[in-house]
Amino acid sequence: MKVTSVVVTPVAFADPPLLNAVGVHEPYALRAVVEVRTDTGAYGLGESYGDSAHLELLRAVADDLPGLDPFDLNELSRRVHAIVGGRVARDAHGLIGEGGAAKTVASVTSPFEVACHDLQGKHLGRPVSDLLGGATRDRIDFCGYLFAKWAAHPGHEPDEWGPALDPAGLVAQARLLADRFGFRSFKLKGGVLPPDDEIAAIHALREAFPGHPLRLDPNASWNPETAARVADELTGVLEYLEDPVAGIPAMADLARIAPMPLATNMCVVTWEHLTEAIPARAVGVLLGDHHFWGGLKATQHLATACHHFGIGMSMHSNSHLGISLAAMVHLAAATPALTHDLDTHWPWKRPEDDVVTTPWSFVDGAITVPRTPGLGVDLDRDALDRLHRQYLECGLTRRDDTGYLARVAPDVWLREDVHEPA
Ligand SMILES: O=C([O-])[C@@H](O)[C@@H](O)[C@H](O)[C@@H](O)C(=O)[O-]
Ligand SMILES: [Mg+2]
Repeated sequence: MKVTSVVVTPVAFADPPLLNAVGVHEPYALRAVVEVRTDTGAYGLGESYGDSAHLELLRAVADDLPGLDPFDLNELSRRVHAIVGGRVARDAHGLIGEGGAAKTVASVTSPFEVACHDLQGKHLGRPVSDLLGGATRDRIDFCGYLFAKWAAHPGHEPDEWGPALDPAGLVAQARLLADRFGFRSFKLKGGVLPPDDEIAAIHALREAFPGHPLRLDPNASWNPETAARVADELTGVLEYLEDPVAGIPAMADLARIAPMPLATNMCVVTWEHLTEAIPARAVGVLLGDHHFWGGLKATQHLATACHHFGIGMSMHSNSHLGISLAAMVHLAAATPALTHDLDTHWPWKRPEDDVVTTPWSFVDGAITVPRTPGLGVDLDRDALDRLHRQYLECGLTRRDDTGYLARVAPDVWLREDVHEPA
């Protein structure tokens, strides 16, 4: 089997006005769909970020892949390094930590590595989880992802979720997510409302959902004093506190006094960071993410390292479609070292906005691991065309939550005065 061509298609899908520590989601989220075709008539799928700087690198690699044997992942890596090595494609939001050269190579490698695994699985008639060492679970548990949000994007109709700008609104949102998807744990995206409101929201969630693990993630937007106070006030309530402060030294200082483990998908995003974080004991739980750790195998290696160094492992998520979800599910199935429910932005996407033919469904907050060959998803070419047209028409070329907030609601002060835009 040899690669004959690779198509990279940017897509856009509707995204609600979800607030985070740096701004607010724009009306559309961007992704890139990677399709690797072979001389056997098969295709393999991968999914990645849709920002223009990243797309440019994906396309440069795509042009160089014809002739590749999809089983030869070392050769894939060599080709990606030859083209991307030393280059840096930074994202504008900074919510997934520093974007240096190593992370750029890993992020560009990922969708092609996933697509090669999809092809290998189809070729052998085995699910991707088998190629990764075998499924150790047949259901993958996800956590419900809660966001402070406006009722609508300015100038748009209100969405079905309603506003959530206080603890009661966030509990109502958690109820909706629990009713529709059955999630049994929740993560609150913090760093948006005043810290006392987020503490109150976590207490309100604890009361409304006794026994459900809870996490809070302000994306490194608090100073050490605020972070220490929040940690103290949430003693015994959180399973972990995610990225309360910026940087490994500050995380290590807080970890020494915090009553719960600290988690990250920001201060440890490359191997170099991990070698610094381990001796500093800065992190109790790492959120892996195959999209920026270099693909499925690299993320398994990360999980193994975490296991040996006594660090728990969960998975991070950005807005994504069904190919990414399939990859996460196979990876999680074949990674016994995972210790916590996975993050997913899935609920915030409209069900009809996807590029896979069979919609995924959550039962009791979990997805059943497919046993069909490859990733177990097929490309819906009409949907791909529709979401690609939407990409062309929406005018967005990179994610910019901060710029959007400044444009549509210049009087909103995150962590101080968060209200519906006028
Ligand atoms: O999409 C968001 O607003 C999230 O804040 C996301 O970008 C983060 O990367 C992520 O969910 C996280 O856990 O930090
Ligand atoms: Mg996070």
